[in-house]
Amino acid sequence: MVQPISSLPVVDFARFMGGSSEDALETARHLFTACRDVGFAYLINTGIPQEQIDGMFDWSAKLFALPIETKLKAPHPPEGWFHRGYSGVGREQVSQMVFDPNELKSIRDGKFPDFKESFDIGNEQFGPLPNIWIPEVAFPGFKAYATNFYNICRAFQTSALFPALAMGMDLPIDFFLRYHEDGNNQLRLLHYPQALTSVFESGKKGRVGTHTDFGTATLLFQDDCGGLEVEHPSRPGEFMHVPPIPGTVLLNIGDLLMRWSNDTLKSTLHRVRAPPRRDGDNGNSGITKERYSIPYFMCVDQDKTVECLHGCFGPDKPKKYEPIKAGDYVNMRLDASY
Ligand SMILES: O=C(O)CCC(=O)C(=O)O
Ligand SMILES: [Fe+2]
Repeated sequence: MVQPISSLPVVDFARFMGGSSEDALETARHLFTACRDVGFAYLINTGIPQEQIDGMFDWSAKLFALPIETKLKAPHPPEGWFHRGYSGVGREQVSQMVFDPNELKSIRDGKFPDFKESFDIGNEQFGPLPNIWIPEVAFPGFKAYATNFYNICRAFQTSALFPALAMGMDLPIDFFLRYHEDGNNQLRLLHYPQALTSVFESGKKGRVGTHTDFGTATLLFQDDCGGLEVEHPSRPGEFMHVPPIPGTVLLNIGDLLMRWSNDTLKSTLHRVRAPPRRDGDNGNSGITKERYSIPYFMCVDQDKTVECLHGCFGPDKPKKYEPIKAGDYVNMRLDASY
């Protein structure tokens, strides 16, 4: 069942970055409660310039409109953990917590893959996982724009988002920064081609199947199509439409941070399907328009070990998880989705 509208919290970063110290603390606490109670929030006044977001969507549209031969000049490697370059429609099937190879194979054989194409970009400065670009002559200007946009997202992460989260949890302000020094994050351009609405209803085709994200947290930019659905915080199995709201960026918590926080912060199930019908739309057109979205996945440095955060355990809340090296955890999840 899907509810008509979302009631996600809205966190205003103007009050964190430009307000008094009381404003900053109040915003930080609000961010923390949103991450604890819902695991998803709309962020406003992030300082990420709207023109840059619009520009990245324009580049994304140009990229996916290129001939397939050009897109395949930057092919995503076969290894699931090597998240760089172009993946064509049907390449990836997001699965939820399934690691057994036989079980994965049966999911892949039995179900239609996600109906989308994507292009993954990492930190240009992160040596171990180099970017895979379409040659400059074939797509001039893209690399420079995307690299700059990546850096803009990272600047918000390090100068505002992570300090606010740390403050909201009574951790040292630079706490999360110390675990994200490599900047081994991933910017993903996504394109969901138009599709018959009936295929969503019959469940034959998904845009992105129900899943949680693996890492620390994700920023998500969406175009005006709609279709994102998030599990209701207190009614498991019920999903809410999370419509795009101009001027906002979505934030959601990932599995590693949920584990790190002893399940205090919530990594919430979400998926992408056909957008809700608009008033006056009787559904006769039968076609769901194409959609573009841009998630930016933030990940802990591969070699750092995370163990239960201070403040997230105590006599009535024992530690549930062993410490784990971030690289081991995330690679296990990525290998399961290709
Ligand atoms: O396209 C979207 O809005 C969501 C994508 C998503 O959840 C993901 O890539 O993890
Ligand atoms: Fe996701």
